[in-house]
Formats: sequence, structure tokens, C-alpha cells
Amino acid sequence: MDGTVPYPSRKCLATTVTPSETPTSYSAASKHSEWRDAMNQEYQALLQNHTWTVVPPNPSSNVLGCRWVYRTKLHADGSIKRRKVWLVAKGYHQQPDLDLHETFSPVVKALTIRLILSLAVARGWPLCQIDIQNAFLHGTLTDQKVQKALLQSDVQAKSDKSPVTVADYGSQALVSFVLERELPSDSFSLVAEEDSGDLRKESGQETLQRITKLVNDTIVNDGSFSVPTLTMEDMLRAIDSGKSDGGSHGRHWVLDPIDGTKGFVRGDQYAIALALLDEGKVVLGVLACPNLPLASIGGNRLHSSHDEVGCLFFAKVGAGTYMQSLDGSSPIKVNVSTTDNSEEASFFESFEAAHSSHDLSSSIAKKLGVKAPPVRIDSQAKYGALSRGDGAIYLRFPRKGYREKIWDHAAGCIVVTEAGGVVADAAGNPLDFSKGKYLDLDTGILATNEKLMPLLLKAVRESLEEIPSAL
Ligand SMILES: Nc1ncnc2c1ncn2[C@@H]1O[C@H](COP(=O)(O)O)[C@@H](OP(=O)(O)O)[C@H]1O
Ligand SMILES: [Mg+2]
Repeated sequence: MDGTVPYPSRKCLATTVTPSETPTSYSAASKHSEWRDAMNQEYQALLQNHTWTVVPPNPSSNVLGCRWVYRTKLHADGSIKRRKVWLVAKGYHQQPDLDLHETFSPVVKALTIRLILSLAVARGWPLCQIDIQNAFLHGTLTDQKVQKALLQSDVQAKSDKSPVTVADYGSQALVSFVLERELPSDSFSLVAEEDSGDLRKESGQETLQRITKLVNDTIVNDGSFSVPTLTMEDMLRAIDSGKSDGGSHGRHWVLDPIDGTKGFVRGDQYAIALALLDEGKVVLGVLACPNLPLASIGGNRLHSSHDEVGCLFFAKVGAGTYMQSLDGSSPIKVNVSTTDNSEEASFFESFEAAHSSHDLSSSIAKKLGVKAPPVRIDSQAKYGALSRGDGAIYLRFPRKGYREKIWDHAAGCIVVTEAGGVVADAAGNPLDFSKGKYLDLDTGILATNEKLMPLLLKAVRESLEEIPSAL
């Protein structure tokens, strides 16, 4: 009624429940020809790719078993898209001092490989050989199904009353655990949103148990890491690894484990946002947006519940921005809109009016002659959508006194700038990520292309003078 494009359709979430026919054991799966075919295909692929070598048993070795993991992928209308199976090693039988640090899993996740490749490039590591037997992208904490399941029972109230879910903590524990494992370095530094304070209290014990189960289940289902079952203490440690303050020296990872928690809780947009700071500058950014359609969501386009969702954006300084589906399609290079006609420049803003003044953005849009209604979505998915030209402008005007955090903008910022866009505060200054956890900036955040930025800054200045009470 107020001109907002309601987005995304809730209908697409109706398909996120695990189909009851997905088997949980080999004996159940082997009763169905479709699952037998899927296992057969997978097994042939593993053989063709020479995934293993058969050797005689060695009495001094700890022989691990393996098991099949099953997943049904659905189209947006609920019909079956694909039956996926993975053969994973039972890493939880690995033993300390024997084989604890060895990797036996015959599968690897493309997302993990991509992240690691980006790390290698950013850190100047030599890449000797990359031998990907089978590349799989599948359910993790970024999964819609996990979102749905968590929403039933796991929303907690943080002491600051913002909604925080088991997923926030679980995602932070998992990303922190993976980064530390992949980057064994004394100087590992992570600036992340959550801390373990509430979980260490008596009242946090049940939540901590749920987080621990979620993270262990995710690791087992994923199959990329053969690690022993993690304990509650491991969870607290992994979450607390994100306690760094960042700053202008050295390298710091910056993580928002679930950005747009309110969107996540509503069943709308959210993002997992990871960036790398080097000497105070963002040099790498990855944005996973599990509910964002692969097709454009800009302007007046009508959205359909049949839209395929799940986008991964990644950007490295000087190397452009790429997008691929979370299902593992080939990445495509994306670019911001090149329009210089402000009338056709549709714009993004927060879904939550409390996060950004809708009155101010409406006044700015009027000055620019923007015809399309605002596209209001949660999280840094806005930066992702902007980077591929779905709209041409992103406006964010929090109330006076609100201090922006670096994890809410670092990944999104490089995703937009590497796609040819400009991100600035309301005075036109670039965002400064070198000051620690906070971005000390003038009034608000704007993102658009180079041609439109001067016009936009002028409209912002005028609107701020006319309605200063909007903030
Ligand atoms: N009063 C407020 N004003 C502006 N931003 C706020 C806010 N309260 C929370 N936020 C931030 O806005 C982010 C969501 O951005 P958006 O409005 O674009 O969806 C939140 O990230 P989290 O959900 O990770 O806490 C949070 O950091
Ligand atoms: Mg956030």
C-alpha cells in the first residue's frame, strides 16, 4: 500500500521442509531405484576420478568406515529437482596421535575451495596442485532448510534485545573453526559480531547444546572436514576467536555470521558476510545470500515464487566481482548499473524502518525523479543485488547516534566497488575500515555508480537540510 515492493514471496519458503522421502540410512535408500541410481552414479564418478587407491590392510592403521548422506533438492514449486548423495568418511572415529589431522573425505565443497583459493591469492601462497575430484555445493548453515528448522524454536533474546538465533552463533562458530583450521597462523585475527557471554551463563546451556549439535551435524553432512565431534567448549572457543578489534595494521577477518537477523527470523533475506582487511583496507569479500533469487529483483519486475534462489557473490581487490548460484553454477562477472538517468534508477533500502529513515530516502528519490518504488530488503543482500545492476542506488540513514559496525558493510562494500560502483558516506567520503569495530562516518551510507554519485550527493545534502528531523 505504501509503494514498497514486498519481497521475497513467502511461498518460496513453503518448499524448504525436508521431503519425507529423503532416506537417512543406506538400508532405507537401497529400497528405492532412484536412490540406488544416484548412489551408483556417485560411486562411478568417484571411481572415474581415481578418488582412492585400494591397499592391503595395515595393522597399525586406524581403518575408518564410511557412510552415505542423502539430500533431495527441490524446485521452487516443491517438485523434485535432484537427488544428491555423498559418500563421507566417519571422521568421528579418528584418533588423537594417530590420524586426527588427516583428511579422508572423498568429497569437497566448491564453496570451500573457492574461499580457500581466494585466501591463497590474497595471501600470496603458492598453489602447487589443485585436484578437485568431485565438486559439491550443498547444505550448510546457509541452507534454507536449516533456516526453516531453526526458526521453529531457536530464536533467543540477546541482552540488547535484538533477535539472535542459534544460527548466528552456529554460523560464527563454524566459519571461525574453518578459517582457523585452514589458516594455521599465530596471527589469526577475526572481528565478528557475536560473543559467547550469554552462552556461558547457566541460562545459555540449552542454547549452547543446540549450537553444538547444529555445527556437528553441519560438518558431518557437509563431508568436507573429517574432524572429531566438537564439544561445547570447542564452540565457545570458536565463537570467542572473533573477539579481535581489527584496526589499521595487519590482516583481520571480518564476519557477520547472519547479517539481517530480523530478515532471517521473518523468513526473508539474510546474508553470511565475510571480508578480509589488509592494513585497514578491504581486499576480499564473500557474501552468501541463500534467499536471494538468481534473477534480478530490481525496479518494477514482478517476482515469482518459481524464481530460483541462493546467490554467492565474491570479490577480490583489483579482480572484479563474481556471482554464482549456491548450487555451484559457474561464476559470472557482474557489474553495477551504468545508468546516468536518475529517473530510471530504482533504489534499495532496509526493510526495517528503524534501521534507515524511509522518509529521508523517499525525499531523496523524489528529488532525483526516481519512478520505481523502493526495494526494501534486509541485510547486505542489497549490496549483492546492487553489484549485479538490479537497481542503481542503495540508501542507508540510521538514526543519529547509531554507530555502524564494520561487519555490516565490509564484504558488501568490496562486492559493489569491484563491480564498478562507489560506496561513500553522506558527505561523499569513502568508508574507512581501519578504525576498529566501528565505521565513524558522516550521517549515512550511499552506494551507486560513478555517474550518479554527484547527483545523489546533492539530493542527499538538500534533503538533510530540509528534513533534519528525519534522523
Ligand atoms: N537501530 C539501528 N539502526 C541502524 N542499523 C541497525 C540498527 N539496529 C541494528 N542495525 C544493524 O542493521 C543490520 C541489518 O541491516 P539491514 O537494515 O540492512 O537489514 C543489523 O545487522 P544484524 O542483523 O547482523 O544484527 C544491525 O547490525
Ligand atoms: Mg549485520
